[in-house]
Amino acid sequence: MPKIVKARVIVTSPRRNFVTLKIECDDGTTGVGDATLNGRELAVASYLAEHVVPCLIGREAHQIEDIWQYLYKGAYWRRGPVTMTAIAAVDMALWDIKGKIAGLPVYQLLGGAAREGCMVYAHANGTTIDDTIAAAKAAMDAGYLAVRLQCGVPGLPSTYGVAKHGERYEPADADLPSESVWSTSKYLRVVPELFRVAREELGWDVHLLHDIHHRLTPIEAGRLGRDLEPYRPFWLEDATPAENQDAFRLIRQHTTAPLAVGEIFNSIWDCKTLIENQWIDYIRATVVHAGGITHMRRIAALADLYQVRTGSHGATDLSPICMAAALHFGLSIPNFGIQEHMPHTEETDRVFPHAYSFANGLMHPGDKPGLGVDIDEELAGTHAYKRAFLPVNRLEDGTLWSW
Ligand SMILES: O=C(O)C(=O)C[C@H](O)[C@H](O)CO
Ligand SMILES: [Mg+2]
Repeated sequence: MPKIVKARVIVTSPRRNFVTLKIECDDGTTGVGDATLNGRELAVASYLAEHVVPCLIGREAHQIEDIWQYLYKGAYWRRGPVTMTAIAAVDMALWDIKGKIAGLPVYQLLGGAAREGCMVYAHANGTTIDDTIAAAKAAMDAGYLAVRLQCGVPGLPSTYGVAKHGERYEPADADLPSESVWSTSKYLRVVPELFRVAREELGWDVHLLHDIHHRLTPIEAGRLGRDLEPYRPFWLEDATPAENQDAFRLIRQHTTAPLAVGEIFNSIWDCKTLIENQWIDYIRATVVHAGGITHMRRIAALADLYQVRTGSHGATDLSPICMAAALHFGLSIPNFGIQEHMPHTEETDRVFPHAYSFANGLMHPGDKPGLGVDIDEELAGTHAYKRAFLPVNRLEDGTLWSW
């Protein structure tokens, strides 16, 4: 049985910040796990270095479940994004090690491929509706079967999900949080028009998604859902903040637009009420923020009982290690729905060489033993950490609003 002899935390910033845990065993096998929590990176780095790494040394790397329980129950302070991201990093690294020692890609350890690949959705965003449609066409030409549409809101200087200078959209960019302005009434006027034009220009064979990013009240979300119903959206994401989960009952009473929630969830307990009441259709929890492959399998199993499918978060603040783990997970579970795909920059891809690939709208994790992803530590060392924050959002009168 391989024993853990070393574990180290690597913070690197190839155009954006990533935290990685690398675990080493006495037989020389290594495994990597993503530990990135956008805007709060060093909290997880410190949690791992100070409180987790010392507890790993000497443990048997194959005992993934026992180590998971040890870190979860043993901490006493359960759940929370920092704890669950740290546990996720350990979990991913241990699955990577197990796969390498078995000589199998991780999805084979999880039961094998349940589909040919994982359908992924692309991001299409633009300041105007026309720019957004052009971006969606480019994504479809590249082979994507599903596209998330976000466009600028006339009358607002900047909008969530829309890149400011024509570059790709990368959440988190400032040394201190930047501030954006929000108007629900202006937003609610533009999105139905975006979807109307999208169906006219893109046809009906492509899946169209939209992220509300927690900004509406339940009744406003119900109304937007109704307005979009004729255009058959694949989902509306984060329609309203999910702390009060009863809110989703109210949305459900007003629209049949499918709902997706969960990118900020970190535990099965965040998902339980929404899933058991069938108030959502897609659960967006991710491997990196929700306790790793081990815990995500539990969430997926619960969701499967209620015909809720997965649709994991996959923005660029989740590292290629998380993307690899998400694809092994998604390939193997029965109720995979879709996976977000926002390609990383070339700098990031160079620091994290990986075996996963995209073809015809689907992604596959590849067949290298383990997760099929690594970190080039020398290159990582050349990209120094630089503090970055997510923006905050205010109404036009200055009221702080959900972002
Ligand atoms: O990709 C998405 O759906 C997002 O909402 C992106 C998030 O704002 C981002 O990942 C936060 O770190
Ligand atoms: Mg989102």
